Amino acid sequence: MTLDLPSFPTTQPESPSPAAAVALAVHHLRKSYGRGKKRFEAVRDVSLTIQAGEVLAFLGPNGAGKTTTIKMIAGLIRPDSGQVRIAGLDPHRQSRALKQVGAVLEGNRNLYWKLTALENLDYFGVLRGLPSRLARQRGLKLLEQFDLTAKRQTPVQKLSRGMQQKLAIAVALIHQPQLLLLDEPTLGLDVEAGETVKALVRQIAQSGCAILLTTHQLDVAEELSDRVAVIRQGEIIAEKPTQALIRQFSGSTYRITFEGSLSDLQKQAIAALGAVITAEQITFAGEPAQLYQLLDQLKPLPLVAVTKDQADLTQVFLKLVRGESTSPLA
Ligand SMILES: Nc1ncnc2c1ncn2[C@@H]1O[C@H](COP(=O)(O)OP(=O)(O)OP(=O)(O)O)[C@@H](O)[C@H]1O
Repeated sequence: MTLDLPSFPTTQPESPSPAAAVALAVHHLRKSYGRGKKRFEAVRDVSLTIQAGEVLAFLGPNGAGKTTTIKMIAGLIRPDSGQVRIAGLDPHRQSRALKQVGAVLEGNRNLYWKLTALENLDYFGVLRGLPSRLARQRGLKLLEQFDLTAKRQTPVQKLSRGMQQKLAIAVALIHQPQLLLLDEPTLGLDVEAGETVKALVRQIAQSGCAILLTTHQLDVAEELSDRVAVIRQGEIIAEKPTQALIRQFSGSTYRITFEGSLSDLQKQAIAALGAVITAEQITFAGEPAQLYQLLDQLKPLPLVAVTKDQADLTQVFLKLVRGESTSPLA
């Protein structure tokens, strides 16, 4: 399925500049709950930016401050200090800023369960300030793009969970926001529905919308995000392009798997390069240039695989939140 979403405007209403494509800019946000001895600093110093068309995975353990940050971005709670700018506008002072935000938070609770799919789109379109004809037009288009046309007259409570999730995202896009806040978009979905929702998220980003993705499903975050920001105890402890962060935590050990047996001469030559030989596998942590010498020594035995130790986002995340350094994986 290709998603022909309208392209999202990427200009910044108040400051056309090199930062024109910045959909979200958050500077030094702080928020405490409670007073006196019960005062608790949930968000200590959070700065983030998301460009148009970019997916930022905002990750952190339970209680790290993600929801508090997102609520400040969405204008739902006021920061103690710091700034939020959505397409250049302050959601706490300029209500127009909120027209640039779509949100699917806490599952699919942004839907009315007794209304049909189309009625939900109509209702939220009008609520977002669209004339009813335009809301209907966009609603029908979104249903088509999200493969829900056949279910347009079905009440939400009779849709499958995957369909409800797709509809929740469609509803959040009815007013064509520049920023989409997505919380756990694939949680509880079966493999196929999860793949469909992931494909939709990618297409929404490709159409120019910036996406702030929060999830504890780190494989989904790894697949979908361009960049990752990790929050721990209210502070951002890492913010980097996803693949660069994974590379930073990856090792430099190669594993070479082959078929057959090595001659004594081959074993000697390979051991001389500093490699460790076990049955049908060689582990090599030397210079990449020497890897080719080693592969030469293996001729003519068939190679099965040459792999480099590679971290995944789950390993990176665990190292970061446990406060371990950026050293390669053991
Ligand atoms: N209304 C509130 N009053 C007091 N403390 C709060 C309130 N909301 C959140 N907190 C506290 O602030 C901290 C951050 O909570 P927050 O919900 O932002 O974390 P989170 O990263 O979204 O966690 P999770 O992944 O579990 O949803 C937690 O210690 C939480 O108990």
